[in-house]
Amino acid sequence: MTEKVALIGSGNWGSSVAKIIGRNVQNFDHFKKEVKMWVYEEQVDGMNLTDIINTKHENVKYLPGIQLPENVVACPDLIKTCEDATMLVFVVPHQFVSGVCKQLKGKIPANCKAISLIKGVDVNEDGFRLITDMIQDALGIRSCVLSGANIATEVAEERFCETTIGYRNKADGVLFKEIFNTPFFRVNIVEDVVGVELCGALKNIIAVGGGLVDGLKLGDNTKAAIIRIGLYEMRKFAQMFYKDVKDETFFESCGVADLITTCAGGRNRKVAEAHVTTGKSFDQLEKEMLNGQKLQGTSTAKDMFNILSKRNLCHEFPLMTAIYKICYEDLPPIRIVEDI
Ligand SMILES: NC(=O)c1ccc[n+]([C@@H]2O[C@H](COP(=O)([O-])OP(=O)(O)OC[C@H]3O[C@@H](n4cnc5c(N)ncnc54)[C@H](O)[C@@H]3O)[C@@H](O)[C@H]2O)c1
Ligand SMILES: O=P(O)(O)OC[C@H](O)CO
Repeated sequence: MTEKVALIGSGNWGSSVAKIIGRNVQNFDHFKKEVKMWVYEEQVDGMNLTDIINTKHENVKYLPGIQLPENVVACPDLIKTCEDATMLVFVVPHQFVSGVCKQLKGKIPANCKAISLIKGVDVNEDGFRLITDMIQDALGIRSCVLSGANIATEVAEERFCETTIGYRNKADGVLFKEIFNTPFFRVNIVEDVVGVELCGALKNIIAVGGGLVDGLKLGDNTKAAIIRIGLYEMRKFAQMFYKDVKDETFFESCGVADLITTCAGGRNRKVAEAHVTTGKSFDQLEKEMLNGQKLQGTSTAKDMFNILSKRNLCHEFPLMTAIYKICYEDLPPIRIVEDI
């Protein structure tokens, strides 16, 4: 069967993977060569971002300086982007997935499969839901997940790294690997969607912690302690809520490797460091420093705190709790090391 890939999202990571997918589909006969990419339309220097992408083949706002393959076609209409696709790649910040799914309901082919590249969870009154579950529930299609130590710009510059695909149905995992795997972006597939997805969501909270200790200039040993305790709390949280999450998943790229990279070079780290050194709020710094890109770590810290506090579990997760309180309750940043 011929597969057709559509990308839902075109930010920093969405544009970076567009480059890989656009090239990889040309290497196999069973993929259609055109890859549509949904762009949340905006004006850049008085022009539609979609028009700029389709003429310059560059996302000048979210991934400047990187050429995209010409078979990647930017489209401002979500339904038109997805209506004839058989493989959907979700790569929008997590706060927008619900709106996207509502628009797509009943508008996509029944034989579609999905993969989520999103690092976050969906929170509701009862608790939280994985983004892959949300996609499956909303659209009635199976969803894999991809997550790893993958700072978008480094991947776009083709510097070697690894990533992890979590699958429930192995054939889906193998098929999605074909559109992502390259010599510089090495994909490993594992049968643990929940573990891979929770690693990606929870590491964003710990990344904020990494930035706070950088802002406090506490040094490398302290950063390593935050990473170790963070990994411990991530595994504890995942296995407390989902007993089948595998220990091995935390040794994949999505686990310890992503935690290291995100605490060294990610946006959450950078903004959290600036919060300590400038005293400005996270919201203000997101606007000033990220040029439209979105922070995921602070909102995920809040979501997790709500879940833990409702269950009287905060004392079991002192690092995540301290990070939440520093972000939202004016707890002095130094408490990150005093409270753990
Ligand atoms: N950037 C990275 O290095 C990286 C790497 C791995 C995973 N991720 C994950 O990928 C996901 C997407 O992040 P990103 O870096 O591609 O995005 P981004 O933060 O660079 O960009 C924000 C995107 O959101 C879009 N947007 C703004 N308002 C919107 C709305 N109302 N509805 C829909 N879209 C809207 C913008 O047009 C833009 O494309 C996140 O979950 C992130 O954690 C990012
Ligand atoms: O820039 P961040 O903090 O959103 O992290 C980017 C990636 O998730 C790192 O793997």
